[in-house]
Amino acid sequence: MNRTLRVGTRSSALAMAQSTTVAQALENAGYATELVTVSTPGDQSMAPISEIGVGVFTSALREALAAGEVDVAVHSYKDLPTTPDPRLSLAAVPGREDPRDALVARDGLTLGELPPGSVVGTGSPRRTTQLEALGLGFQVRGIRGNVNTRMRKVTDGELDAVVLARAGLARVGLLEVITETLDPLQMLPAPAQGALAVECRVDDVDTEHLLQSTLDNQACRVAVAAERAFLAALEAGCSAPVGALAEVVEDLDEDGRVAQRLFVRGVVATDDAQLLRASVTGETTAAEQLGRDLAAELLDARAALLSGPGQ
Ligand SMILES: NCc1[nH]cc(CCC(=O)O)c1CC(=O)O
Repeated sequence: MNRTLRVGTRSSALAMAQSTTVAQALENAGYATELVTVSTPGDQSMAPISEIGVGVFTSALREALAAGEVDVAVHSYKDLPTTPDPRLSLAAVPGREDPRDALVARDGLTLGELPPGSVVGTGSPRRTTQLEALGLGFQVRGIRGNVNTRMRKVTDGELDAVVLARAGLARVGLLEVITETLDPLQMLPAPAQGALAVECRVDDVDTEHLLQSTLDNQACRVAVAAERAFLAALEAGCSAPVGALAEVVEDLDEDGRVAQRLFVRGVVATDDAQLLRASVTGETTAAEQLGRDLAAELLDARAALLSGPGQ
């Protein structure tokens, strides 16, 4: 391949950091690249994501890729809708940043140190329900905007804290503002948080192959596949907030031997903001099935709850 690869990116600092990492890895492997900025409605509107819809950050980039304006699209994987785009191929899932959420609080405080009544900002129903379920008496307030806008609300004293993806802060070089990285037991991240999705056109097999061979990380792909299958199965059954985290761990297999296994945890909120949690462990080769099994378990638990005791 001796053409220059046009790498499509959104213009935000986070998106630029992500696409630069990908372009750099391709350059290091000996390919010429060029970043092409694509503006999306998600960057132009400050309305809540729940109103402007899933895919708001990714669809314009996907259109530019399908139309041949760029050759490669780099997305935050968690922003991609679960329905596949038949025109595109998910050529690579590179190594993931730490997928956990992070707290940025005034005066260096941790969650446990924030007094009851503290005002905590997040625009995500997943983070809101999990924050409220901690029972610490926080007032959760909806916010939007890029990382800097959100953090400024803490420095300005408008909020006591905000919750953000640790990965986003890591990518823009702001890890030092984090006052606590939240344990997945308190706050399960969004499915695929911290991971990138690198796409090309489905008929561009040269690019597909080179993205796969230079960028793809198998362990990360497997973990994210489980989380996304979990999300897709739940989306089919309800529209509630969902969190998930899949990790490759050393565990005993069915024959009692130590092996690499996939440990998947999931959470879904009920309509009255109760949280249902479950986990499964299984073969790394059965990632998507594990995600679907986990979803089925939680949908059953939800159905049992809805039908009420004694029925
Ligand atoms: N929804 C916006 C978005 N999409 C990806 C990230 C962070 C990077 C990532 O999770 O990979 C963020 C910001 C956030 O959730 O704080």
